[in-house]
Amino acid sequence: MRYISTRGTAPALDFEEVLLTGLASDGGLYVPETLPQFSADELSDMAGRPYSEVAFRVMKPFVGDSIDDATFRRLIDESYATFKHDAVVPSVQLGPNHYLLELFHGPTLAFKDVALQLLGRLLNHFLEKRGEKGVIMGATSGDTGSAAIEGCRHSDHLDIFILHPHQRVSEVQRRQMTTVLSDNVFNIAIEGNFDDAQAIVKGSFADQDFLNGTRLIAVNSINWARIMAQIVYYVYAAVNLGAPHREVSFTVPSANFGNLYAGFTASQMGLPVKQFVIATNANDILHRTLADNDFSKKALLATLAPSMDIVVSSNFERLLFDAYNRDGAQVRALLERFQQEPAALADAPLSRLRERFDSATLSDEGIIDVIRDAFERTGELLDPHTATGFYAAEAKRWDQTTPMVTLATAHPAKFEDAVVKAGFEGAPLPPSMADLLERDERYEVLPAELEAVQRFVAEHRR
Ligand SMILES: Cc1ncc(COP(=O)(O)O)c(C=O)c1O
Ligand SMILES: N[C@@H](CCOP(=O)(O)O)C(=O)O
Repeated sequence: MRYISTRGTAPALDFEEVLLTGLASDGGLYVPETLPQFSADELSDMAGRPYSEVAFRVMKPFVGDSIDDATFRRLIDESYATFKHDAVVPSVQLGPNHYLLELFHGPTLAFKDVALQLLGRLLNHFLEKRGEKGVIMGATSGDTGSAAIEGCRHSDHLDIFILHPHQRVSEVQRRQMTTVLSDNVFNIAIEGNFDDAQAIVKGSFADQDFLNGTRLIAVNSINWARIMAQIVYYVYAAVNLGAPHREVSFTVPSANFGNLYAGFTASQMGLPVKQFVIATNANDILHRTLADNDFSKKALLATLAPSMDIVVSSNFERLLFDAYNRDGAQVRALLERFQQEPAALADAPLSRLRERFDSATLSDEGIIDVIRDAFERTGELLDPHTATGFYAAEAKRWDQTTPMVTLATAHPAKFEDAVVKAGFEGAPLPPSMADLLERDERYEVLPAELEAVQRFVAEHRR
């Protein structure tokens, strides 16, 4: 399998190289040159299989021969043994033909664990094989950070630097990161927002001199391996609801768009998906683009669903690449325009997207109402991100006969603020985190400046 850049000019790489890098050298994101295709028989045969088996079958074509089957299976098994539910990502039924896919049973209680448990093990495997060390730089609006730390901290080959927006993540999210006091883990609170943090990380990939030749590795969903591991749960959920003999629809709380892009990729590989619904909080650029062709930046708002407080959505670039029939030059031109001024998609790519996607946005007041209403009607206490999905799924589904799967992206215990505002006492943390609020913390507050962060990384890496 070869991987090419969405901007069309960077050299093609193999899986190992793509895993161990970040942005492509032309500023684009890597995607497979051609996607593997599932036959109907292959899909049918995955129904009822354990999650790890489905994961191996779905991901094997992406890794090719870069890793032997026995080792790959072991890393997959170890990754999903850390989840607290035997089904790894169980479903519950919310209403007629409406299902909730619970992606939060991993060690840090958000969907990020699904990919980052495996990513950490894959990185360790390849760096060990090469006898190399790597520096991870990641930006988080709250969930990727702890999942990356949890997935990578046991590797002697990795130093991990995670940037979060100072005072803009929940207390539980911050503590899940800052109470990990391992020598190779460094948390940086940026005096800015998530977009600032992500821009610093991307800027560091563009200019890596500050690392004097040490490899810089991405754990955000710019890393293709994140997308690859997330494709699995779409397949797992759909085949257990009757695919390929029956179409399935998905609603996804979205921001940096890695989650939904994984689902879209699954559909491009032959999974019969009728509709994707993009759910956003008040940071609604994805919704505005799809509904009104308004691809313009607005000031980033702090909302009750802080993990989706993102304006510049990395993986939307991958979707645009497909919508523009993989024309990297057009994608580059559009994204350069977007950085400077309000932009719009051309008619044909926008129509292509509207054939498969719908979208909805939910304000903070709406999130509070939906958490309350969903609990009354279903008995499920939703986290504020999942609440945007629950709302969008009900508001925008095209038909009632196709099963709708709403992705539950985080556990409500991470977001006490929203849950309490909705009239609940809060959800208890699991026993392993019962003393989280008493643990010692360590983090550095830095200005949102590339040089200040690079200096900190250069001085502290081991
Ligand atoms: C809990 C939660 N829900 C939804 C999202 C949005 O996912 P994505 O960025 O993949 O669109 C995130 C993070 O981005 C998140 O942490
Ligand atoms: N919501 C994310 C933001 C980063 O997204 P990623 O999927 O690109 O890592 C977070 O919680 O950090």
